[in-house]
Amino acid sequence: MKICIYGAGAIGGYLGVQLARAGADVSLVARGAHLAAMRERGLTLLAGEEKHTVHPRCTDNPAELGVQDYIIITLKAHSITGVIEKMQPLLGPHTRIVTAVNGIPYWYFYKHGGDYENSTLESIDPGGRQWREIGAERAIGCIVYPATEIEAPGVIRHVYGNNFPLGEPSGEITGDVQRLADLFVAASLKAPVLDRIRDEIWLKLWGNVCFNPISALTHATLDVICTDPATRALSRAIMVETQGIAETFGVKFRVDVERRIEGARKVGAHKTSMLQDLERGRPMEIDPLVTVVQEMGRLTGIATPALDSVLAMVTQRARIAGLYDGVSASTDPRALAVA
Ligand SMILES: NC(=O)C1=CN([C@@H]2O[C@H](COP(=O)(O)OP(=O)(O)OC[C@H]3O[C@@H](n4cnc5c(N)ncnc54)[C@H](OP(=O)(O)O)[C@@H]3O)[C@@H](O)[C@H]2O)C=CC1
Ligand SMILES: CC(C)(CO)C(=O)C(=O)O
Repeated sequence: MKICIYGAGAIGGYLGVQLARAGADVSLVARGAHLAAMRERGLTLLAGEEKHTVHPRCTDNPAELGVQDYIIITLKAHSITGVIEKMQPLLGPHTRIVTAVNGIPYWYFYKHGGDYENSTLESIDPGGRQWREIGAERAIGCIVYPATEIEAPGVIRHVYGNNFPLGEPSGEITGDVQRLADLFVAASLKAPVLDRIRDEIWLKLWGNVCFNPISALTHATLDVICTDPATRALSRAIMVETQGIAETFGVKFRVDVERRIEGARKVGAHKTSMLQDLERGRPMEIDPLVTVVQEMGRLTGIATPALDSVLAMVTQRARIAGLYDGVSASTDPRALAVA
């Protein structure tokens, strides 16, 4: 079973070490100093007191790797469109694409049913290129619950968690998704196979849509955002808007807003990935986590005034820092019309 991890940074590197330790035939696509370090010294995972180094194939040229059984995409979601062409040599008739990213994935409306079946979302998949050229029919959903960081080139620091729920867009428990889950479990990861993967996508996104932009705007950690009455109330307002949109698409939330906020508070003095990206001068994942919820609100006719305000500000913050060049609330006349 040939597995390629495309964008083997913090999360992909963690997966890569664990899969390689389990004996999987895994290749990593990466770039820059991180790639050079992995080629020279291998890829090291630091997890508590444990240290593991593996030496999988590493490249910035996917054409060297040939057709894969599974491609696990662990790029920042806004980078996916940019690699469509380079990904083509990895794709065979049976290749499955696992979207191990935060936010709404390009395949969201594949096998969704209802009025939006086969729709694409402009904020995450401009022109529907991911849907057509990577293939919605290849997709397996994946939620990323762990937190990890690139501590130095070639070195991944595990912070917490090992849970990567998986699921087919159709909800079927196919051989493909079960084989992948079995491999993850052999690699000391949790990988429950879900028959309603979209519910879990929104449960994770529920936090990202509010905590990430609020943290980038305030530089507050999760515990502070969830404790301070004003930022907690703003988070709640965005979550309520988001819940209304998701439920219109048939999503069921298994916890309520207060419990979700409490869960995030208990994570502690953690900087969200969007704040970390701002501080490190890396492009911010605004469209897959925030703009897309606004776009889905527009589709359903649900107003998102709290989200619109925060999105307008975080987009401007990111632009000023030179870390955003996407479509946003502040340039989208539909957003201005409703907000
Ligand atoms: N890290 C975490 O704790 C968590 C992350 N997530 C989600 O997981 C996803 C991945 O995040 P994360 O692992 O943190 O991101 P990283 O930026 O650490 O990893 C992505 C990697 O892909 C590389 N890359 C980007 N473009 C290319 C390219 N064209 N060719 C080859 N390599 C490329 C990046 O290199 P470069 O640095 O040069 O851009 C980087 O090393 C995101 O959606 C994130 O929101 C979810 C939960 C927690
Ligand atoms: C902080 C957390 C866990 C939820 O918002 C996250 O997923 C992120 O930082 O991107």
